[in-house]
Amino acid sequence: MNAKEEILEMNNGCICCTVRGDLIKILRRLRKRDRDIDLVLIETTGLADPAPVAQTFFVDDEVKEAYRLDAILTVADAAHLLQHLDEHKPEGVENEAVEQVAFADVVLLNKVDLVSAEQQAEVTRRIRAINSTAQLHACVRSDVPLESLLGLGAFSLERVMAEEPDFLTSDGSDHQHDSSVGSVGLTLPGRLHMGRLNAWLSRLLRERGTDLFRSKGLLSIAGTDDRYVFQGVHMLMGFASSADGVGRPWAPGEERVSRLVFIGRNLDRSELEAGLRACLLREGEVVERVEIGEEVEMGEGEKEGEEEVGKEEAME
Ligand SMILES: Nc1nc2c(ncn2[C@@H]2O[C@H](COP(=O)(O)OP(=O)(O)OP(=O)(O)O)[C@@H](O)[C@H]2O)c(=O)[nH]1
Repeated sequence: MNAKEEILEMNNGCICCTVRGDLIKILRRLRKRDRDIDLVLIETTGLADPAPVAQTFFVDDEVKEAYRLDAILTVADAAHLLQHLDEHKPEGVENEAVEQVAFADVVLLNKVDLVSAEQQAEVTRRIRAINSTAQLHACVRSDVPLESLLGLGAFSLERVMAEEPDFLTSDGSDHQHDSSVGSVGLTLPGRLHMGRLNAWLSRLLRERGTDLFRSKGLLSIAGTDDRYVFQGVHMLMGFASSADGVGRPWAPGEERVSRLVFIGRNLDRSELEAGLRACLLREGEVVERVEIGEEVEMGEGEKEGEEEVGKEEAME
């Protein structure tokens, strides 16, 4: 894509919320031409910042309605990734290699034929330190089964959970290289209060959006048997549920557990955990039924949530 990036000004003038206006136009046009598109594959240049591409799927109503971001794939060169991760950029300039690994739902660790087993282990460890949840496929000439790349759904989170149920226990803290970009995974049994959760996430993303590259989660929400999927890219976020065809509902008798992952810079695990814990339904608290398929809009949720937080503070 040669077109210049278009910047969408948010009311708070946030610099991390940029979208590709050219991409929006193309996606709209594609949809007009063929309403039964199975999927769209977007290949960015190797130097691209993935955020504006991903954010495009959160901001435009027509795009949001017609498309769902399935997964972000990153192809990494096993022989050269480390040198790019370690590149020092001038102040204020992002390291694209770190960003592309951080944003990935799937990493193809390609060209492993060119490295030793030790080098491959080291590069794998570095990828994991940045992004503990991405699926990682070591490969040669990007030869991996198509089904591990396409149609993953829910940013592939569900599949990661199915394959690696304890991936969230790794907090990346064992890495020696001091990269401040890392992941925090949280697992919390119980049911979450949607209003409070929405308010917390909205505030978190608003205040920390620049440092929070990606956030995603499978959520157990009080008042519904639909399982909710949360996806965030910097400050922008969206919810979908099994009622929208994303993932499956909770099975009768299944333990209700929420799992969230935050990938970004200088993350504070205990702060994130406390924030999420405060969203749990409290004893005796009654929630109105969450309507199936209800979209929780950031603006409205925020206002409602802020009132709730206000109440909470008054009680303390
Ligand atoms: N040894 C080896 N060579 C590979 C592998 N995959 C690609 N190549 C070779 O690497 C060279 C460059 O290809 P890539 O690095 O895939 O190119 P690219 O960066 O994706 O190219 P653009 O999309 O044009 O930016 C070509 O000669 C490929 O044949 C691999 O797994 N092993």
